[in-house]
Amino acid sequence: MSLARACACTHGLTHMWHSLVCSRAPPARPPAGSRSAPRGARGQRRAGPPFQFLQVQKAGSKGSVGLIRLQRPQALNALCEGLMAELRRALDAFEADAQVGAIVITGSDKAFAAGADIKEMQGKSFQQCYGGAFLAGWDRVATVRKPTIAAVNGYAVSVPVSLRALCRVPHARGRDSWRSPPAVPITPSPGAGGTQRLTRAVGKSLAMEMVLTGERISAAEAKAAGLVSKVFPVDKLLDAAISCAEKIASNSKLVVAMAKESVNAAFETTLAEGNRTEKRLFYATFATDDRKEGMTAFVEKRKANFTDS
Ligand SMILES: C=C(C)C(=O)SCCNC(=O)CCNC(=O)[C@H](O)C(C)(C)COP(=O)(O)OP(=O)(O)OC[C@H]1O[C@@H](n2cnc3c(N)ncnc32)[C@H](O)[C@@H]1OP(=O)(O)O
Repeated sequence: MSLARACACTHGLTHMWHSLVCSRAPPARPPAGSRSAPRGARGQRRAGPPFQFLQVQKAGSKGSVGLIRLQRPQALNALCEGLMAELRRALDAFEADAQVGAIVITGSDKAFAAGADIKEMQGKSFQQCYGGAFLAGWDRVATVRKPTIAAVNGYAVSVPVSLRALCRVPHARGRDSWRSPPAVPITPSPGAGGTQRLTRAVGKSLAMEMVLTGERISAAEAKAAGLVSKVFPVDKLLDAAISCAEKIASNSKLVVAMAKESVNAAFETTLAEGNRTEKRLFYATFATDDRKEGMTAFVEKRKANFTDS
């Protein structure tokens, strides 16, 4: 676990000192229940070119989990345009795959992701950014209707504003360090929703400090701030994320999508609008066979057999 200590300073922000991630991780190994030649991955290869920056496969005992591993080790998984385009393609494929009920995104042992690709950004002009809607495509991670879990390992630079904040059920391992985009040292201020999503996730004080200093927080601090839901030892992280995804995938995909939409409304709208969204979606579940099956199974004391209808 990363070490961290905190002290209050006079202008109300909390200044923290954080240790760097330094311990060595065990070599990557296939997650429990993963399929070496997954049907989904084969299907995606047939449908398009092979992935250069990702490893895409199905995992879980029933192949119900879409597993995406970011693989750009030479740049610590910096999110270049090619990687993000592949990520959108993989997400689209899993979104369309009826067998997949939840998606896990993970990185390498050293880095989950090092944020936007600085070498790619370095020469960009305003015209290129505005005209080409630079980073706009990153929102695809947030608009996926199936639940996404970020299994965060190693450096997660800027990830609060990028993949982590876009994924909905983040898990972290015990010795990660998390960092907002360094607004001051490198100069791009957050541009992928970081000032908005991070602030809503952790509150103004911590978000302000992270954004303005670019300093890291540990996994334990990320958990305490509500940025991640769980923290695991390094060797348990991916299996835990897959197991959580399998559990989600065993429920009705239709009702899970509605529940996800409803929770997101709390993050993105007012309380009154969120409550209205929840009520509408709650009523809508009464039109599904799965709602009837779930309640009937409970009353009959048996396991529900959902048909996603
Ligand atoms: C606006 C938005 C949305 C943003 O995301 S802005 C945020 C951009 N990202 C960052 O500021 C993080 C930059 N990276 C770092 O600070 C450091 O690399 C870390 C993550 C602390 C790791 O440090 P180290 O372990 O010392 O590794 P380091 O030697 O820096 O990096 C290894 C390689 O990855 C490269 N690399 C790391 N992060 C990169 C990035 N974001 N873009 C491009 N290349 C990157 C780095 O240039 C180096 O390449 P080379 O070997 O060719 O010199």
